[in-house]
Amino acid sequence: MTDLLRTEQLVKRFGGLVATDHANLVVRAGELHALIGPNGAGKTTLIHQLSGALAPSSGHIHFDGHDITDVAMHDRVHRGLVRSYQITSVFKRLSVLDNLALAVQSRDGSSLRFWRPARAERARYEAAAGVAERVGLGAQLERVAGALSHGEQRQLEVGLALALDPKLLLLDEPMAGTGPEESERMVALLQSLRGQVTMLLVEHDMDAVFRLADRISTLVFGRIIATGSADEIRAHPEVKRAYLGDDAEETL
Ligand SMILES: Nc1ncnc2c1ncn2[C@@H]1O[C@H](COP(=O)(O)OP(=O)(O)OP(=O)(O)O)[C@@H](O)[C@H]1O
Repeated sequence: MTDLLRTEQLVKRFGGLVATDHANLVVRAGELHALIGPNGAGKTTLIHQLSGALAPSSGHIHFDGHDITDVAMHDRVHRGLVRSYQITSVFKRLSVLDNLALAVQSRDGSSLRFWRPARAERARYEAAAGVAERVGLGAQLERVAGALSHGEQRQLEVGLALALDPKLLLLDEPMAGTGPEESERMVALLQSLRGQVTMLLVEHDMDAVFRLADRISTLVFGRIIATGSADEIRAHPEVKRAYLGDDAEETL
């Protein structure tokens, strides 16, 4: 498998605090890679540097064969590096279909320019309906987004990111605030996307992480201390110590 994303000695300092400490993260093409770590380990800070929302203090980010460390956020999206949006970016008064059509438009704005407007619009709505189907909202096309359940809104967020046709989807806590049934639906959705898109998942729900991930990287105090399969991470002494303390008898 080839590396789709690679960070090289990435560092982010906030004043005296080193939030990302020479992190070397590798996401291979096609895998579902999870990033875990205790509270304050630096997961969000790392994701923000990958999406381009935060500039690293030093180090490099390579994506799809290019050094993108200095590439602007919107340019990263065009290159296929897309972060799932937070709920605030869903237009709550628009329908599921309109929300997705707007996302498709932002991707295809230029490629459909030469089509007649009516045809371009039809193509966008067809693409949007296809994305709704992929994220399990095919039966809710006309529903106003604000009337969806919390879990369905998270499915729509994943859809908004998918509509941009990503090579790598950065998923920032897609199960946060969802109940058990909704979490289960999100797990099934991410399972169904496996093989279609490479994913980097930050998630506190360890049960979901260990079921879904092909590989897991563990971040502690801004450093990647281990990368491996679920079994390798479960058995890793440093990971156990980071999560459970020195006298940990339990397993993850
Ligand atoms: N803008 C900022 N300015 C100063 N310090 C920050 C800033 N953002 C994050 N930090 C600090 O950087 C460290 C890493 O925070 P970050 O939010 O990335 O961790 P996290 O692993 O995502 O945590 P959680 O699991 O609780 O969401 C923390 O000590 C945090 O207080």
